[in-house]
Amino acid sequence: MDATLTETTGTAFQALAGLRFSKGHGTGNDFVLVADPEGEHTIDAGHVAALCNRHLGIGGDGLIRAVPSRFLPEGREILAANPDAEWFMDYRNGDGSLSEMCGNGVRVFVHFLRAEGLIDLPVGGALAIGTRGGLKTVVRTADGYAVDMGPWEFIFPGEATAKAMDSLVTAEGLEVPRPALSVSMGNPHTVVALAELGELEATRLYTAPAVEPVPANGTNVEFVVPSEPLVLDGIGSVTMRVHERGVGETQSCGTGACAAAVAIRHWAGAGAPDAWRVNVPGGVVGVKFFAGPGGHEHVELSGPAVIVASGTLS
Ligand SMILES: N[C@@H](CCC[C@H](N)C(=O)O)C(=O)O
Repeated sequence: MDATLTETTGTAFQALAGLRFSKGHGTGNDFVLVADPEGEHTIDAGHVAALCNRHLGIGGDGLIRAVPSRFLPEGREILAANPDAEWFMDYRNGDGSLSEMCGNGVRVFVHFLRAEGLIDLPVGGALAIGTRGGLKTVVRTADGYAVDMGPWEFIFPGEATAKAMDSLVTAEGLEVPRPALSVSMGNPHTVVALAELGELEATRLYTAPAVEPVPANGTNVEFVVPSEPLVLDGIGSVTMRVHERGVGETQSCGTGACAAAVAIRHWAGAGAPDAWRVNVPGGVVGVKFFAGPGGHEHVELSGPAVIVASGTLS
């Protein structure tokens, strides 16, 4: 173990001693969660990396601070147009970097607010929350949460429409670079088409795949294999593994699942369904496309959220 890392992690834990936290996950995508109702905790990138370290810290793919929107400039901007968005999901990747959005995280965030007694949300109820990717509305369902993730976009629209592929991705375990399509869900994704599950298993994700051209702020990379049959009872199905920006391979990625469904539906062409089941190592999430406000197509992500433990940093 790197002695400097051990030391900096120790220093971070000292700085945060006494802070209450929970640990939760959505289909195995796991997070350290901290409630900050008075907006008084400074949890910087180094603190996040220490808390999310799987050997020296609590361990997690990312950290979520639940803070009233009024305490953050990004939150105040959202509040100005949406006074209902009382809570803000302050999300960071496990390496401490910021991301615009986290689809699994947003479900776990709302579940955490309920578990902490900070909100009351009956089944069928909707909650508006602020994120760096804008306002999101989360509905509590019978078995989890469904989130309006907003509109999707191609990152390289000209290429995507003309050729259906806009990038090449190289990863360990795959002999040749593979064609891919880059999709924004607020955060960037590059979806790589593989032919069969054997290829998905052979792909090594200990190191980041190389993407060419890489989107401006880096990208999360999803490797997908269409199910056979692709569509059953009107629902499309795909299996996915993901290498996340700022994290590494994770058990699931909600925004990645949405991007995967966008890409697969685009490749499948006319007649492809609007409802998809995305199988990830940590479980299954649902993705649906629907007509949103202003003529933009929106994406809904649904799935479970679990809190596994709570404690106090010593
Ligand atoms: N796991 C998340 C995505 C988290 C952010 C991502 N690593 C990025 O940097 O954009 C999800 O469930 O969407």
